Amino acid sequence: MENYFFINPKAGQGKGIDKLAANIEAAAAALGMTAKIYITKGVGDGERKARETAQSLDGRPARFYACGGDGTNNEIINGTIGFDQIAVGCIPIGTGNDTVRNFPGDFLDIKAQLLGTTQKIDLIRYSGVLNGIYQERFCVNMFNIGFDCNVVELTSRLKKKPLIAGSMAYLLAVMGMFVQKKGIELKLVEDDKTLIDGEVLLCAISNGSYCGGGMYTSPQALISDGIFDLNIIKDVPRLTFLRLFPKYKKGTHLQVPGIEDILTIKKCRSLNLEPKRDHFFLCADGEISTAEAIHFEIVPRVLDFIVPTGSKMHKSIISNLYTVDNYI
Ligand SMILES: Nc1ncnc2c1ncn2[C@@H]1O[C@H](COP(=O)(O)OP(=O)(O)OP(=O)(O)O)[C@@H](O)[C@H]1O
Repeated sequence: MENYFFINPKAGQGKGIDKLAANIEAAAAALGMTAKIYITKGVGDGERKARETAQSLDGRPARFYACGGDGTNNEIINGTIGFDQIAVGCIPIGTGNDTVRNFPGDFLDIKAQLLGTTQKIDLIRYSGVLNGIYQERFCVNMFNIGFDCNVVELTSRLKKKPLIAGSMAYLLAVMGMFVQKKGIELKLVEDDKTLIDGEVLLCAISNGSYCGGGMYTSPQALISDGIFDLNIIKDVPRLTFLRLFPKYKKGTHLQVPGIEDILTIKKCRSLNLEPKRDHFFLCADGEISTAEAIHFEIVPRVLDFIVPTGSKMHKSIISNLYTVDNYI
């Protein structure tokens, strides 16, 4: 079995990249395995190289490891779609690393990764005009739309300004968006049924449970249940937002009495999202695009995801915590 490691040198501010390459080589040598390392050159290069490498394998099985955060993992998954003999793993050296939080285990242990088993997981296929071009892509963890996506978008603009570092940019963006309380006006349609038509604070379409670097916002989601979970938070007063935000972050919001007046949750297999304005910001696995009308569809158990030895799915107990009353 061939093992390929695609390292994003900019993930997680680029710390420890040299050490990672050396660790990969040492772990593979100790296990008598081969490991090929590729350092990505820019946005989209990991996806391009993964596709090119997959084609060159001519059907031979291989393991592709995305070494980076959620964005790199998303690129390697999109690059290998349709190559069923390739399993994808993630060495989480990014900032948020939310996808691997859906599994227990030490994803930084390279030996455990090389010896790991694979587990079938779902992906969400989404299609529509993204950044001005019609595209069909796949998301593994979560889509964020509205407030939290606007925070990520403003953070990336602020980070480009002199003297504003990453965490300061994030804080300023949260404060700026909180003052504006900027959500989104949208229409969500499942089959022929309109679920939402109007202003909401945020909308998340979740395959996994975590976003924003460990915020446990969709505890009801399971990455291999053949379904995705919708969270829609209404345009709430600022005080309510402040009161509930820490609970939303910790994943304890579903137990708050009266939460159904603010939060709508629903399990779906497909969904259409139409913005009220000409386009909106869509955050898919932490990466932002401008989007027009988008169709989302679950593709059950389509990806062989590598879990390090010692890892098991751990979410079945948690999925019993939500109350059915909260559902549309
Ligand atoms: N050589 C490179 N130079 C600049 N950007 C790169 C390079 N290689 C990959 N990228 C891009 O870096 C972006 C961020 O990567 P990634 O999301 O993996 O890290 P992160 O932002 O630190 O982590 P997370 O998304 O988990 O918070 C991705 O859009 C990816 O395409």
